[in-house]
Amino acid sequence: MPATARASASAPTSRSPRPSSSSTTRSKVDRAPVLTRRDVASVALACAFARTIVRPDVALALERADEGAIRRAIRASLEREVPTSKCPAVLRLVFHDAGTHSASEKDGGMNGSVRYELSRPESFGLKRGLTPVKNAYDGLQGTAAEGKVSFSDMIACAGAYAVEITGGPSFLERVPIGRVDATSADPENRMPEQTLSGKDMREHFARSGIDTRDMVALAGAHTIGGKGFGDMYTFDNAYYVTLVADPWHKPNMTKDEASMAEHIGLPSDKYMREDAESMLWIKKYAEDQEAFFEDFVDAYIRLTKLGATFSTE
Ligand code: HEM
Repeated sequence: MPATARASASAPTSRSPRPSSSSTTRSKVDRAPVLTRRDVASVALACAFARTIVRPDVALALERADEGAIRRAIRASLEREVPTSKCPAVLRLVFHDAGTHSASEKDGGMNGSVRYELSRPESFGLKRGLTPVKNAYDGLQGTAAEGKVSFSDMIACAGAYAVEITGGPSFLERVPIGRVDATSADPENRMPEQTLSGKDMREHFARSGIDTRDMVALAGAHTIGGKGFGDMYTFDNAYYVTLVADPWHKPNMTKDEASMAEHIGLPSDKYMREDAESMLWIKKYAEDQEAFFEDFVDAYIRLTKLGATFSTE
């Protein structure tokens, strides 16, 4: 469905069809019977013995067995290296890696280049998120995932893990892997200024290939971190509930209340609520946390594919 159609005024009540399995449930990979290496070896041996030509099946079985082991190694390493206290910074890192994508220039995006962009002004505080991801990546050595997972894969997986352990949807096993890493920084000045108006922000995201619905769902990531949208380490829909409540314009506020409200959110969060098209989605997610979780997962997966080249392509 074209982006404009998805973002139309009636969109919040008419959701686009989703795959039959809920995005908050475990992936196919998890539910499928896990084949051990021995299973795969037996099949391969039997086929070779019978001189039967079944190589695609064997390859598929091998792939599945490998993927299960790779996914388990990723999760185990993230469990060791990413504490709840680092989750906001880890999730923010995903946006900074993917957000450099330009649909028209066909460059930038989710390629691990954020490692080479730490000295940029918009990258303040990102090292805090990068360190646990790097440790988790290094922790793959000696496991089934060694050499099979790129740094950008690990950033994408770490962000999903951060969402999961702060109480958000569980979808780590649905994050695609196989991205090819960049070896240098992406072009500069691609990240949005926090002073952009709601309309300018929509246009900015559209240039990266992200429509309004995805943009609003992704901005809900600000529910974690220190910007005053509910609990710092709880991934819920408090971001939207706060935007709808509009604490910045309450009548008869005392000076103290007004100055406290000033500390909630970034200018861009406040401007987003003033944009009618964004507000449709903000209201929907404020009323329906499950809808937010579903849309966040879909938008997140799209975000982590922006500009990415996969090694199987
Ligand atoms: C809409 C445009 C966005 C702008 C202008 C923006 C800007 C910022 C800025 C300036 C901060 C630092 C706030 C501070 O510590 O004072 C921040 C924090 C954060 N951003 Fe965004 N962001 C945007 C969208 C996103 C998206 C799409 C994601 C992820 C999907 C994201 C994830 C986060 C997270 C998790 C934090 C908290 C980090 C922490 O507390 O360490 N942001 N954002």
